[in-house]
Amino acid sequence: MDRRPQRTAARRRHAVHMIEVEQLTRRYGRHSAVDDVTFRCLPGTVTGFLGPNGAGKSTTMRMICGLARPTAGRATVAGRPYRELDNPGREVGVLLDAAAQHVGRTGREVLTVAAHTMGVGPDRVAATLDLVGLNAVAARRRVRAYSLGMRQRLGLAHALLGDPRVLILDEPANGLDPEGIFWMRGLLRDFADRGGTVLLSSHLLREVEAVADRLVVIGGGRIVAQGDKDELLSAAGTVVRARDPQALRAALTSAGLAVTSGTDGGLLVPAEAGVVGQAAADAGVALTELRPAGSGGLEQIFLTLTAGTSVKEAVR
Ligand SMILES: Nc1ncnc2c1ncn2[C@@H]1O[C@H](COP(=O)(O)OP(=O)(O)OP(=O)(O)O)[C@@H](O)[C@H]1O
Repeated sequence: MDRRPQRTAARRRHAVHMIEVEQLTRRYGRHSAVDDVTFRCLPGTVTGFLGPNGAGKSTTMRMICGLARPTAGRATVAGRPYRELDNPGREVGVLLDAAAQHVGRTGREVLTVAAHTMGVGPDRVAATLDLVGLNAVAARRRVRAYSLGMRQRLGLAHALLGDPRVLILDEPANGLDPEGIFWMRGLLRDFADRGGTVLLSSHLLREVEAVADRLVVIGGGRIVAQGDKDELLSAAGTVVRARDPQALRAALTSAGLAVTSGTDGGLLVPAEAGVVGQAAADAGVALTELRPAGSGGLEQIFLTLTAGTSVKEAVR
């Protein structure tokens, strides 16, 4: 079934439940963890937030949720800074660090305390436990005894407890098994299809590719690409291969093209196939493969766009 008209209508109805990030910057000493980052997450969409280790994803999410102060810029949820929301848990569900839960309480106690704070009835506790697949036995156990996957489920239950219209989730699939990941994908897709707004960071590129409508890609604290997932996938440059990869690399570099190594020995070039093929032909290099990087999925886009940024992080 084509759900697009349904999604478009939902977007219009809930236009106020946006996440807006404007020129957000956070410096630690002289290092910019987040540097002039601007994006929007709209109702009815899942936005995948991607970047290599140390790119600035968590810092950005912490600033959106009022847990870190921006050096410059601002972030709002439903039109207001997070800290100014009257009852934040009813507006936005947040899962930033599943390991940071109160380990001495049972799962049910964690949610009961939170429900009380948010002013939602105990029936929501049972409903969200059920929704995230924590059964009665699990709910009676102390969080200390939970696996990481169970903590993620509890964290997600906590985020959903106040029946918010916005979800901000940092690596929610961490620790989930393949079935759990599949389940979460359905849950997030359904949340967005009912008009909700989701911002989701993940290292699991295939997972993001499967669930996201839009992507924000960050590297070294700066946005390197953002937009509609399908558009980004179709405009992600070219994968090229030759029997003599060194000659190919030299030909492309001398033609002024940026070249990075793909996972499977091919070269990734952020340019159209025609331009890449011409550069190789001009240098007399015979190609064995030339194709749009988009057909290699998000993984190749990610490597092309963030090339070099994780190296910067590693040697800093
Ligand atoms: N409290 C802090 N003090 C100093 N530097 C920090 C602090 N918090 C984060 N940073 C730095 O900011 C940069 C961005 O970190 P952040 O955790 O936001 O990245 P990330 O994209 O979430 O990475 P990962 O995928 O590894 O979780 C890193 O270089 C990190 O070392």
